[in-house]
Amino acid sequence: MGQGRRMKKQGMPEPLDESLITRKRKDAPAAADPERKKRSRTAAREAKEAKAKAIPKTRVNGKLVKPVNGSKTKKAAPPPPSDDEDDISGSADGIDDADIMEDGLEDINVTGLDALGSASEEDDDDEFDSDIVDSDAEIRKGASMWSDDEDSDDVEEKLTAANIAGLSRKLDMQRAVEEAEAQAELDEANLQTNIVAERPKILDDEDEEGRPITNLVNQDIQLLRTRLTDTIRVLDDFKNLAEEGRSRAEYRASLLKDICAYYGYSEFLADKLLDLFSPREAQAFFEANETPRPIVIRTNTLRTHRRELAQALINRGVQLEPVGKWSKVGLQIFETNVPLGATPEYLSGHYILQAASSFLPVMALAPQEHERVLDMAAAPGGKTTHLAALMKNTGCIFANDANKDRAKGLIGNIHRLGARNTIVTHYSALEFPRVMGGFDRVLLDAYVLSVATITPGPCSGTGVIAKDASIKTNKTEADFVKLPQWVPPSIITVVLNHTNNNSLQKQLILAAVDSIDHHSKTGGYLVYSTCSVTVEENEQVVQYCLNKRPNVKLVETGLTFGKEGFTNIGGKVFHPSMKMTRRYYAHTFNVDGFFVAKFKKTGPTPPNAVGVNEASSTKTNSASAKSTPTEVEVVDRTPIGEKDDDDEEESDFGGFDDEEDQKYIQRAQAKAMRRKGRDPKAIVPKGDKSASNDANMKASKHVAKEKSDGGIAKEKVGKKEKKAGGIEVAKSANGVAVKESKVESKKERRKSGEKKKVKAKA
Ligand SMILES: C[S@@+](CC[C@H](N)C(=O)[O-])C[C@H]1O[C@@H](n2cnc3c(N)ncnc32)[C@H](O)[C@@H]1O
Repeated sequence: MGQGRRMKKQGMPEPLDESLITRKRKDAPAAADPERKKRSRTAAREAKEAKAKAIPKTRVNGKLVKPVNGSKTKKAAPPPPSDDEDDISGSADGIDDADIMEDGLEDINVTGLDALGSASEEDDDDEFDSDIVDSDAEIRKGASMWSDDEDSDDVEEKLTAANIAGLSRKLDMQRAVEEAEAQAELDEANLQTNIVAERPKILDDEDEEGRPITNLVNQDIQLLRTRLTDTIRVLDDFKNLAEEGRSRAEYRASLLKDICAYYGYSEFLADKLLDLFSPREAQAFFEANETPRPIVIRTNTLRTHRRELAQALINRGVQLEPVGKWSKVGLQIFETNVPLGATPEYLSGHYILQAASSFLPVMALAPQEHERVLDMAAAPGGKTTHLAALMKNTGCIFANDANKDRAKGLIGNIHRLGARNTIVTHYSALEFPRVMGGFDRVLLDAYVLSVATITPGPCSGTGVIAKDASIKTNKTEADFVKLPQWVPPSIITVVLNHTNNNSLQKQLILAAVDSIDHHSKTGGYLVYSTCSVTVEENEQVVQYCLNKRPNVKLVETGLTFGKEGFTNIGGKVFHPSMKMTRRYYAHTFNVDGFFVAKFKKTGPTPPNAVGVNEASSTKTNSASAKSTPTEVEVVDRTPIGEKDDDDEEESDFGGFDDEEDQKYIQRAQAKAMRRKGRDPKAIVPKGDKSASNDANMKASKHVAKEKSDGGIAKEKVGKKEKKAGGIEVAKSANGVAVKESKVESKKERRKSGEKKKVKAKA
């Protein structure tokens, strides 16, 4: 970790080596304050050492040189604005997420040594290791850098001389830094060896005024750092290194305070994150959050090939290389002289700026061509457009987002990237599947709004602290209690009416499950992802879903790297299959913190299962749900704003026109007769040729209309779509219809009666 993280290859696990962690990027004071004589010898020694390390020297070409930036890392780039240029709406809602890269990419500061990775990458024996493309030789080979999506056409697939020259120049500099770092680490290791027999004095330390050293303030940054490192050493080897009579809890409390002071976290959040890791790994995690992840772009394969895109950008002076063998579309940017959000290639939709971690849920969902896919929280569309590319613009994607402004950005990206199989809708995802169901695959990329402030924000964002340092301090316990709640302003009242113990995020995952067609021949999958690392937003939500929906099970994500989800942490025990979920951290894979779980829907939701909108009223535990013998799915599909027959007032969707319906039905009947050759002369009644009772067509029409109205594309899905989209008629196990959904309106019943009559006549 440390400097030059942008330049590291994606997915490269970092060894959890304390010596690496100690290269703190904050400027350390050069020497210990002579006044503080009472401080521990350890602390004084550390401070001295830091001074010596501040300008590490190394031999390059036989000369003793000071590497640029030395082992001090450049100050992390200022937190980027919340939205990236992909969100072309420039929405001012303060939203940030893992998909979003910084604005102002012309300011990318990845030059020289700063931009180079540390020396440690190849040492890690993580499963991901085999994917690493890291050596000089490989880079110089040029063509072999590109993964198997590109055939080996000699000329085209070679990097330009300029790119090679640039890369090798960087590699030379990288070697210099590596040597310097290796020397510094060696020095440090020697130091550690000499003091290993000593029990560091940590808890007893007092400053000259007799204050416990735990009250060190930020100015004492190096002493703080030293003690932090010592505390971790003690916790690692408590028996041999702890002071007599001291408990682990005391050391942990001291560590927590130091982490808060050193890295600037709120105690609440630091405590929560500390719980996820061993103390040593926690430090690596906090350290990695100090540096932004590398800039990555995703090639839009609907418009170009990665090799061609790379060549075009190289010609513009961009230094880049493939993100890693795990992705066939990602390119990591080392250095650029052109604003990546304004190149002709960008404007032509050849790529999108997207964090590498955002590729993962889409890869896990693995949509197939011709499927029907729902992206429940889609803006600004990084994942939607990736889905469209994987589906080669076939089938149909419903890209939904509750935030109107962000949905505009979503539409912009869909157009720019040329996704033509996508319909944008504007609902709270909570309202699915009442809006529409029967999807082959559903992506739920979780997002949270704070109820207290009614301010939009990313989930907890604990996975993207490197992008938004404010997360370190602005999360309180209350936020986490609320966190698993997705609260678009439009349904804020619903939120407030919800009982405390039923979070909306949990409701949404149920809505996602119920939107899936378990009969899907090709799919039947849900991927749930968050840009957070907390258990509350991940395993706990997944477990809730497993409890409330016995008709789903976790399956392998198919992702080739990632840490297993927790099955047991902090007294919480989760289903053993939780191992199949995947966690991502910056310090292990150099991607933003992320979580991915993949479910397979195996059958209909039982009638006594907690429904999307009745969770608070129906108490169903998993045991009772599991014992349900029947095969009946009960999903409340009451259309939003549905009115009773007697109510003359029209709904949002304009009500129904039975006469018009008749016209469509007759047309369809006649067409069918002609098509089947039963009555080639059947007269097709005149009418709107574009009319179709296909749900997708109607939704498209609505979208188009809305667009032409200048408003956001909002899919108008009413009873007709709901019906065409497949009102699920509850069926017994043998497939005989036994009971229609309770919520089917009188009007629908009447209409279906009429249709039957027409059919009989025909
Ligand atoms: C993490 S972002 C999604 C990023 C997107 N999947 C992508 O890859 O570009 C979360 C999105 O969820 C939306 N959102 C928040 N609450 C929602 C809700 N209840 N229903 C649907 N969308 C919601 C936000 O407006 C935001 O755009």
